[in-house]
Amino acid sequence: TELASPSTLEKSLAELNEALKSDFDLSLLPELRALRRDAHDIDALEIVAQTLLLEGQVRQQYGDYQQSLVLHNDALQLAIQRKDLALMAQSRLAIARLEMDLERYNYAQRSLDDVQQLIEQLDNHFQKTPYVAQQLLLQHRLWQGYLYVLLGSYHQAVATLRTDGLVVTGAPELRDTLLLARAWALLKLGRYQQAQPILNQVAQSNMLVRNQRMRLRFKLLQSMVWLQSGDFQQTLDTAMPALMETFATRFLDEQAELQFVMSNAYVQMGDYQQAHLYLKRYALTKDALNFQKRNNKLLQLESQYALATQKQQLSLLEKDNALQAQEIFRHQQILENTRLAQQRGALLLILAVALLGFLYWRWQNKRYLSLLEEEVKQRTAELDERNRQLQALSYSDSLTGLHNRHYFFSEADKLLAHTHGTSQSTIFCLIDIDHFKQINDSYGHAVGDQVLQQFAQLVRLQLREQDVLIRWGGEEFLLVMPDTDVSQAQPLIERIRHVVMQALFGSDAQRLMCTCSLGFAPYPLRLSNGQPLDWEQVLELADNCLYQAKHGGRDAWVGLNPPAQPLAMSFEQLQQNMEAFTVSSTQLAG
Ligand SMILES: Nc1nc2c(ncn2[C@@H]2O[C@H](COP(=O)(O)OP(=O)(O)OP(=O)(O)O)[C@@H](O)[C@H]2O)c(=O)[nH]1
Repeated sequence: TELASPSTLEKSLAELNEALKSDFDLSLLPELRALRRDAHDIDALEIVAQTLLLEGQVRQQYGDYQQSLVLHNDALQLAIQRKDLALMAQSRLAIARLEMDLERYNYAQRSLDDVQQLIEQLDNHFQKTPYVAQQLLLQHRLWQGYLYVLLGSYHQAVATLRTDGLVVTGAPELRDTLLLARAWALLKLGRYQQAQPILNQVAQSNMLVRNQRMRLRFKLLQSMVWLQSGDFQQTLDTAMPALMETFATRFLDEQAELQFVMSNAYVQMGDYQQAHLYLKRYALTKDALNFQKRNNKLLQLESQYALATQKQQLSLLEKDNALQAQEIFRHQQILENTRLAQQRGALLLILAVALLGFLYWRWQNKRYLSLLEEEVKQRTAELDERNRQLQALSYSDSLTGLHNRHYFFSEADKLLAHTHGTSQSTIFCLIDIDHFKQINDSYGHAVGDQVLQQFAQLVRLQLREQDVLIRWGGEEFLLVMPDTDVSQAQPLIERIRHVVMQALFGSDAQRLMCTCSLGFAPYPLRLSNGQPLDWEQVLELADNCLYQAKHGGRDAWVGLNPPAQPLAMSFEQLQQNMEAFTVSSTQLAG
């Protein structure tokens, strides 16, 4: 199907509007709906809204208030959506009229107040749409005045229902409706003389031919004028055909009013029977009307209830949407948080791995270090042991197994330490094998070695535990006897000399004998200057003694036996006068 153009739609809307002004004919509804569909198709929302309002008006005329309210509300929503002030005012006006029919005057007033405000806002746009604004103003006056009449404020109604200052030529139906309402208000005040010229003015208009309701209202008002002016026959003559016309129509209001007017006329004429009859009919019509309105009120309430529920559902949906949006947002946040947590976790993991790596590296290092240390310790211990062994080796004589000269030099201080501060002395005794050269020369060097070994072994057997025998060099030995004075030393030394002299050396194949000479001196030894001699000097004195023993014929011992008091002489003087202080084996033997 072809789409209609806005201009053709506008045209058909105007035609329909015109037709409806004459008569609110239900047969026009299909056309209205078709127009609305076409307007929808080309998005002509203004026209859509207008068709809604028109259909609402038709339905209102036929008492379908419920549907009418829905349609008017739809038009209002469209107007709000489009921010179309004029359309909003129009919708509100339609709703106000509906509320008046339903006798909900408070609501009607509120709607009219809204319209008033909308028109004030529209004021700024008057230049643009003066006609629309004028029409709205006119309608507002009309329905505000109408409401005053309904509320019984007839003076206010008269003051409101004016056309002055407004251009009304383009809207004859509005003007006539307003004039009829004004006449009605005047008649309510009993001012039929003022009402009559207005009715005369309306009678000129062709609206009365076209619009049945207006025609009926006009006749009703005219009969009221007659009634008030006292022309009762004229009243009946005007009202009766009008009443006939109302039967089988929807205009119960006018019907009831006409019946009431006629009843009054009959009263005035004294025909109480007729008066009673019409009053009864009036009451019945009113009842029917009330019943109809009550029904509609119920329906309206229901529709309002339905609207409210719909709104509630909408707001619930909106809330639901908001909740859903919140939920989505929350989900996004959770996702975001999870992502951050994952990143953090990964970072922590990397750090942990790095830390573990570092710790492992350090642990390995430490382990390696401690292994090294252990190894070093072990090596050091080994070295110490080796050193000890080397030292031991260097301190011992390989031939005899005795300590050697080095040992004495390094250990002398230790060996002599305990003599300090005690009265006990240490004896230094040098032992030399006699004519050892001859042994070497006669029996060979190997036998000489053997003799040296056997000699050392033999002398050691004569010693006490504390005595130390040292191979001093060649065939010479040093015997150190701690805690021993000269008198205690003499028998020991003598025994050594004696044992050696009697012993057999060499091997079974080659037996030989030898002797030895010994010289000794005690340590410490004080001279007159009080200063004790050091051990090297004492050893020298012992050597001097040995020399004497050799010189005296060998196989003998000579010992220095100093007096208890320090000797009043120097070391050199002592060396030269040794004989004066010595004891010897020859002396004892002699
Ligand atoms: N077989 C051997 N001979 C040694 C050793 N050490 C030194 N001698 C020898 O010992 C001899 C010492 O001789 P001398 O110093 O003249 O003294 P002696 O022959 O014992 O005579 P007097 O000491 O005066 O009684 C030298 O011939 C050295 O060669 C050694 O370890 N083994």
